[in-house]
Amino acid sequence: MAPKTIIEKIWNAHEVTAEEGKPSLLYVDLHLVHEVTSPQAFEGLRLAGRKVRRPDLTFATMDHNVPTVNRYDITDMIARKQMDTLAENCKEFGVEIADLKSPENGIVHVIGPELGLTQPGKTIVCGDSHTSTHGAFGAIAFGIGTSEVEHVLATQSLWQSKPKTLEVRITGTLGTGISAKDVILAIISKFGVDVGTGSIIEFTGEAIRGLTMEERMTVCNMSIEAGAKAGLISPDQVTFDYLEGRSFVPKGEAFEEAVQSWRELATDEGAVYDRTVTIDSSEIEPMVTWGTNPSQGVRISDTVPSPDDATSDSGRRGIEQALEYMDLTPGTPISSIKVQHVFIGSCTNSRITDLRAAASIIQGRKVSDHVRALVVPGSQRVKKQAEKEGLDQVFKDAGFEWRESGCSMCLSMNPDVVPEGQRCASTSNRNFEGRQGKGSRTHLVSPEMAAATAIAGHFVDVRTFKTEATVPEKG
Ligand SMILES: CC(C)[C@H](C(=O)O)[C@@H](O)C(=O)O
Ligand code: SF4
Repeated sequence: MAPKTIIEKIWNAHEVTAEEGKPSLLYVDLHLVHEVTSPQAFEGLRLAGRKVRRPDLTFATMDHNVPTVNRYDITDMIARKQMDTLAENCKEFGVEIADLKSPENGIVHVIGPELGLTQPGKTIVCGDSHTSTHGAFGAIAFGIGTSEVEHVLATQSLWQSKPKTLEVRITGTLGTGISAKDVILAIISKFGVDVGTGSIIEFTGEAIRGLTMEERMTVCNMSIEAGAKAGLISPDQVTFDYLEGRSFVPKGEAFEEAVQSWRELATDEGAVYDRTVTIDSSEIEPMVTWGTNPSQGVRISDTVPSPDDATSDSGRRGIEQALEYMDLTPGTPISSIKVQHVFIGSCTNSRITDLRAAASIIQGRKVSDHVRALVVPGSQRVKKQAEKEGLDQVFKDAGFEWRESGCSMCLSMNPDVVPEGQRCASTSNRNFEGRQGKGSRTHLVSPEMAAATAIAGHFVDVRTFKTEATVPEKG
């Protein structure tokens, strides 16, 4: 048999119907649901007098609207309505939900893996663009729109055109102080926000093999910001070790059997992708975005770019617009940019390893006077684990606010917002205009960089920061 990529293997195994040149009907193994994109879908079912076809393959949580202080005190009427509606819908249609009271509640892309719902070889969908996160386990996972949510609820399947395959190969091993977030930001800044259009990315190479599951999730999470339909990583022992013992993962002999079949999913030696792009680890440094899309990022040692750097008229306008919105001047050293807010959280970087990494940097130090800093665990489990390890105390001692789980400041759908005209170093995945609140200015960074920035009050190279006793004020 011809060697195949993991993408083709999973795709082929899930095609219910396939006709040359036409979309295929794809079977869905797991449907994750949250409060924002599901109300109309359930309403559609109700109006058509239909049931949820496979409630056992459907799992819901509340995350976008959840306040991270006083989480039961929801004053926003739309938020409250969406959450109440989700709870009622799940009850009526027999769908399991991790509601606010559940110890399993959290951001949908954090709890899926945590519970072991996310597994290699599955097709996973959710009415949410960052569903690509689950690809870290060797699954085809992608976001869908609300009408598709309804289709999946009703039929457990979805019409999809077969995507192209794109290999993003990261050669070499990552230097100290370089995180998974830097890897994906470097990829997007090098190849652009369109590189993945129409494709599913497989991330390969030595650097990827060396990542933990949490780090792999960070990389896959932002595949969508590279324009891809989804992003995934072939599973290996790291994947199996992470999954073993989790609630929804088979136990004992069944687990061994599952691992056997999961192993066969990995891309075969000699398999051909439609396209391959390569980046070497030596090119990757701690990254900071300066603009208003995730490709507008540079290394911490760089300066703010100039419209003159553009190679086209539209490129020039793009840079000009971003500079204006971000209130930045070309040539300014990135490390001299001051921030007023630091946000450590979101489905990109709110897992226990992210919090540990950030805590290790701030240990024994204080948040800069002009900075308001927030740590928002991705789930109630992450929160509990962090508290068990005393990380909450490290953050609080340094002057960080320690919050309940949720999407929080990643997007302005709950009380955590960045005020107009202010800057935030954020571990989230989108720096679009107004993303963290009207007129807010977002700079995407890793948790380590966010932590160091909170202390210094301006961007700083975490690699030198770690060893310095004191950090000089700049700018
Ligand atoms: C609210 C939701 C539909 C949205 C998404 O799909 O991504 C959100 O999660 C985001 O990150 O912008
Ligand atoms: S944390 Fe942010 S990116 Fe992730 S699902 Fe929530 S809003 Fe979307």
